Amino acid sequence: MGSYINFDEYTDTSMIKIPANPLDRVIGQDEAVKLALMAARQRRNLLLVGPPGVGKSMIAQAMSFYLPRPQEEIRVVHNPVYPERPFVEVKTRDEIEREKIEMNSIEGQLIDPKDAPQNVAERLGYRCPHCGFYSSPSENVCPQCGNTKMVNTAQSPFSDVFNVIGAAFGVGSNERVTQTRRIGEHEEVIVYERQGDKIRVMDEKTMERRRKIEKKSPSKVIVPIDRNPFVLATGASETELLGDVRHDPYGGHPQLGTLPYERVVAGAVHMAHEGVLFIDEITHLGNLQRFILTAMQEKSFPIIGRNPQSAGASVRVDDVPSDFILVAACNIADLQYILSPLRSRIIGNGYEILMETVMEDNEKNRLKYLQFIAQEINMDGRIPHMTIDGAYVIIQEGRRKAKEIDGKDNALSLRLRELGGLVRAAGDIAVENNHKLIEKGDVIEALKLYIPVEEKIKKYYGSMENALRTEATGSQKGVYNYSNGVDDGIYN
Ligand SMILES: Nc1ncnc2c1ncn2[C@@H]1O[C@H](COP(=O)(O)OP(=O)(O)OP(=O)(O)O)[C@@H](O)[C@H]1O
Repeated sequence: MGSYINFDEYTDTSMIKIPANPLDRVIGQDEAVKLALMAARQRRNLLLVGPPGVGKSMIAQAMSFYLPRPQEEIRVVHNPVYPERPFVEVKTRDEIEREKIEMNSIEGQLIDPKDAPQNVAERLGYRCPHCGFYSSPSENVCPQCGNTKMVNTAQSPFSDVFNVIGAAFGVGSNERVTQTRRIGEHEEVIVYERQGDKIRVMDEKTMERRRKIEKKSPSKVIVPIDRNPFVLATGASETELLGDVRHDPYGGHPQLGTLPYERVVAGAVHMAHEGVLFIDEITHLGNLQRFILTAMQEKSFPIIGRNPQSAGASVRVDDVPSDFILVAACNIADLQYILSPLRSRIIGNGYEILMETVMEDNEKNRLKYLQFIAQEINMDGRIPHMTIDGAYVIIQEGRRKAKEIDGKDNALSLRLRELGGLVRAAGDIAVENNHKLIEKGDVIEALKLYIPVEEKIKKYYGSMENALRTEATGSQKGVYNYSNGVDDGIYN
């Protein structure tokens, strides 16, 4: 019989191999998957049209795995002349690497306190001047001889007393000691600094490099180099989508306030730079769609303070990169509400895809259903695998949905989010029943819970109209009964 799975080698879904490639995990959307792969490779946009739960966001997310990892980091840099116009700075991975090396080179050399000159180790609080024992500078009293470790530099009749008091308050030693050393004719300044249980040694060259870096304008990373190349902007507010400049109660006050560059926050259009920006139900963005269009046209979008009452409103950062692949999704009914220039932009540089809602009921696709069940179980992580008998019930349910929702015979539904819910419910029941695998009975029990409430209503009341009528009269009766009930309650 065609409806049974003839895969004798499988007894349960743990034997099904889950593909390593994210796009291969998407079931029944072959055309969409093919175009998504092409779009990822060629950096094209996609519009996915179809009902909820058929794999639109799954495809968008999978696409990001096929993109090279981001190569650019975005920073905003303080503008000392006009702080409300911070600059934007884009650093490549290589430049960041070089910067790190440069930073390390200004860190000097870390040495063991025992390798430092003894007087330096004593003045920094590592070495006890009395017994020569080495300990942490946070210990003011030598753990070996019990004397205070403070170096007695000021010769005073009270220095012994001062040392004890000083030790008690933790002022026993210096953080930093400067000395000179001779290299041939030349005398060089050398600085020793406390650094935990090590000493940092900096020569003149290191100090020079440090001064140079300290002179650079301060900056803030708003889009880090190591980021997720998939950005979900569904339901995002204007500020989440486009970025913002945070409010500061002290506004532009130079002494009290936070400098404007520090308050700049990137939006989803910037975070998706070099990656995928996924917007489900794009028409819900309404007017904001035109900003998405601008960001796509310009491949950059300014960040401004979006709240006119906020002190951030006067701040603006121009040319913040926003070169993303747009994957937009919507259902068929909303197609007409997509801003037409945005839609033509997508078509002009990408593809529109109508998602499948069913696939043919054949052996190959039934095996895909098994793969889907295995994936859902794997993703959940808390439920056991399913017997093939149990999976067969899911397949039947898929067949029923294809017929009832999409009017298709000999087909399996691809409205898989709902079926995923059924798998999880069956899993929970199996766990409750202490079953090692999700059994057929568990799935049948889950089916009863999983029936949409509309179907339950129809069964219970006969029809939706009946239910509504009963509910209306019931609630009126309820009000009446309630007041009566109160009276009864008090006076009886
Ligand atoms: N074609 C599919 N193949 C495998 N699993 C799927 C597929 N479609 C849906 N699923 C399962 O359902 C979940 C939800 O699907 P997804 O979020 O991709 O749907 P969607 O079409 O984007 O729906 P919505 O528009 O409501 O966000 C997925 O995480 C996955 O577990």
